[in-house]
Amino acid sequence: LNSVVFLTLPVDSIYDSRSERVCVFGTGDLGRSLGLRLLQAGYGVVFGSRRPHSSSSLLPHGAQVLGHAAAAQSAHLIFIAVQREHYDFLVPLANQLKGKVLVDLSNNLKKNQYPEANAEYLQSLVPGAEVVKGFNTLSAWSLQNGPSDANRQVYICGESVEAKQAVIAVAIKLGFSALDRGFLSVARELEDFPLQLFPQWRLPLRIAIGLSAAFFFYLLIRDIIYAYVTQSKDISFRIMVSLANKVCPIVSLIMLSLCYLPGVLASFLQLYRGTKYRRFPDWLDRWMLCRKQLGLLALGFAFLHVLYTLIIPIRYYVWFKATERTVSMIRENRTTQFDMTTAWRGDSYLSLGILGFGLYVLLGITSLPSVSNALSWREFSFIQSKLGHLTLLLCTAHTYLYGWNRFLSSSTYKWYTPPGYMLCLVLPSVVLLLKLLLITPCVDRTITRIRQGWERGADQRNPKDNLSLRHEL
Ligand SMILES: NC(=O)C1=CN([C@@H]2O[C@H](COP(=O)(O)OP(=O)(O)OC[C@H]3O[C@@H](n4cnc5c(N)ncnc54)[C@H](OP(=O)(O)O)[C@@H]3O)[C@@H](O)[C@H]2O)C=CC1
Ligand SMILES: [Cu+2]
Repeated sequence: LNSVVFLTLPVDSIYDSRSERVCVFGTGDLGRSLGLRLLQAGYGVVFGSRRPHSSSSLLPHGAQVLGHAAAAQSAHLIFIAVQREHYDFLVPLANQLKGKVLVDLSNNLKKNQYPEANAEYLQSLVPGAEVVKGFNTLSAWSLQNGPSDANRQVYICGESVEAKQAVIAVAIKLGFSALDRGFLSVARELEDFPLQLFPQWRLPLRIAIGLSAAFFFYLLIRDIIYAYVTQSKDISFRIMVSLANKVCPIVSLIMLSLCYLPGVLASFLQLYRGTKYRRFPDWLDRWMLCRKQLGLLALGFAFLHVLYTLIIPIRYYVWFKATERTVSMIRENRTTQFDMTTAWRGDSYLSLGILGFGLYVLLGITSLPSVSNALSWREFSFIQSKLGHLTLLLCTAHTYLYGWNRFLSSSTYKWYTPPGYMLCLVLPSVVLLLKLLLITPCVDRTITRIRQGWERGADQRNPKDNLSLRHEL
């Protein structure tokens, strides 16, 4: 009933009590969701539609629907929730849109679909209006979910500061935090944003898949095919758990080293150059930027390793072997002695693994934005750098001890698994050695001196200074 009354009243008398009126062009998915959210935030909403009289059944209760021209006149701020292909309907409205703020919400289906950004195109169609790009990274779905949804950041850009301020005010009232990204030339970047698929995860994922595949095939040939060819022994069932439980820790350890290697390399580079005011090479930059993802993937593999290890006692193969040994010992009337050294060795390597994994999880948790935001920079770098290298040390020691144990305890254990196992130890050892070098007193002094240089605010020390610095290193 209310909406009928609304529609029969003149526009101005309806929203007297409302703080502000906002117009939305387009009554599609996004237009409707945005309209609903605006109404909930206390705005008066006027939809502009091609068919104002036939589209009202799905529209949020309390909104008004008019033709485009009439709707444009009723508000200063107009959200354009219409696909870019149809923007030409705005050209005849140029007069009504003069001086208005037009918010371009559009996205494209692929990158570089059009020669210019949608927002720039809109501006060229309606030169008299102030175009602001924004809100396009939200989805109709998240808008309907209300302010409890996690995605609360919106990006905007545009030429006019006042226009942007008006849009930011609306964004804040809707419960978003708005980030002004600059002029309209940034629009293209904002339009590409929703098209990106985990951009920072791409390289780490490729590394993880590549390493897993390489080690899987290596171990497949060495452990299973080799045994089959030389001893005609079929142990192919080992693929499922034993092999996976070798691939996971190896990949995890290598990825954790790859996560800490660029930081160490960067430190050496800065020390060598004697300044931090020079750009890193591109490859190092890219590598540094995906450290978090490398670390999280490493954590994932470590987690799988833990699960695979925990299920060992319930495996049929293990149960069968143990029973077989017991039965044969009874038959032969044999007993064995408890070997204290073996017990110590086994427990030590397991314990190192558990401690390493515990710290690993801590690193993972503190990399979550909500947790890291609660930490000071010093706390964050203490955990991620100091405890991170400690994690690497514990996990490397765990792997060393494991290999040593196997080597000592098994007469059938051939020196053929170690190449893979050595490979996974080389990299962490190198990283740890370099890190050790970095925290030795001499290098530490140099770092302190460079830092003091930075703190003095200038890095225009004369070249001689740099030389002596290098000498000291
Ligand atoms: N859906 C989403 O989650 C998101 C969408 N966007 C962007 O928002 C825009 C709209 O998306 P969405 O709501 O999903 O699309 P819909 O197809 O659901 O709605 C588009 C609306 O545009 C209007 N329209 C269609 N053709 C014309 C035309 N020739 N002339 C004038 N108006 C027309 C129609 O409204 P009427 O019939 O009332 O005139 C229609 O309802 C797109 O540019 C999209 O990229 C951005 C972020 C998220
Ligand atoms: Cu392990």
